[in-house]
Amino acid sequence: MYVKICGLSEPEHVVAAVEAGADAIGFVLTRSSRQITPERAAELGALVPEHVLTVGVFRGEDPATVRQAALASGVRAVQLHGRHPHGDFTALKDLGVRLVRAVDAQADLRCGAFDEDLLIVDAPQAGSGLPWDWAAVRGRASGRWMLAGGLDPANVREAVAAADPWGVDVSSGVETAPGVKDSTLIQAFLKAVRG
Ligand SMILES: O=C(O)c1ccccc1NCC(=O)[C@H](O)[C@H](O)COP(=O)(O)O
Repeated sequence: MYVKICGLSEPEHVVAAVEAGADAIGFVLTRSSRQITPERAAELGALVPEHVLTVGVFRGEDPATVRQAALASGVRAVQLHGRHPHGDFTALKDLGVRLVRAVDAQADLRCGAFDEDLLIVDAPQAGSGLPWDWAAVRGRASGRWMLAGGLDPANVREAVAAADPWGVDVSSGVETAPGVKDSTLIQAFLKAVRG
């Protein structure tokens, strides 16, 4: 099970996520209480080994803005959150990073349909920590897709059983307060997923 921990902003939590076995780490580079600068993301990314994917998270920015921030931060993937048109992914294809499409369950749920490498199926409100009807997506999404939205160490096994995803993505569920990550919760999430 592929695991992405999103919305990191402090070195200790980046190190905790890597040591706990996360496959991908997300830096929010768009307007949010979790937003960090591309320069901060570059500093944090320097702590991440090659085999772990660093993901810059964007929502609503045009491809030129995404490109600039991706280059400044050195992330290995960009995540376009929401209903970005196919052309936004095409415009970023030559950037040399992985492309991640993050959408709600009403969108096209075939990973690769927009030339993306990874797909996230999320709650209607990104980063809200609100659980949703995970079972509703079972059998509807295909390929390398991650379930997100309201996951935490206590419910992730139930969510995986309900939706049968290829991977999982979490942010609020490993925080003690909005935007405040917790290393113990990050470890507990990875342990719950991997057993
Ligand atoms: O997390 C944010 O603040 C955010 C803001 C704007 C666009 C996307 C955002 N997060 C993207 C993620 O990949 C989150 O991990 C995902 O939405 C799950 O969040 P949560 O329900 O808090 O676990």
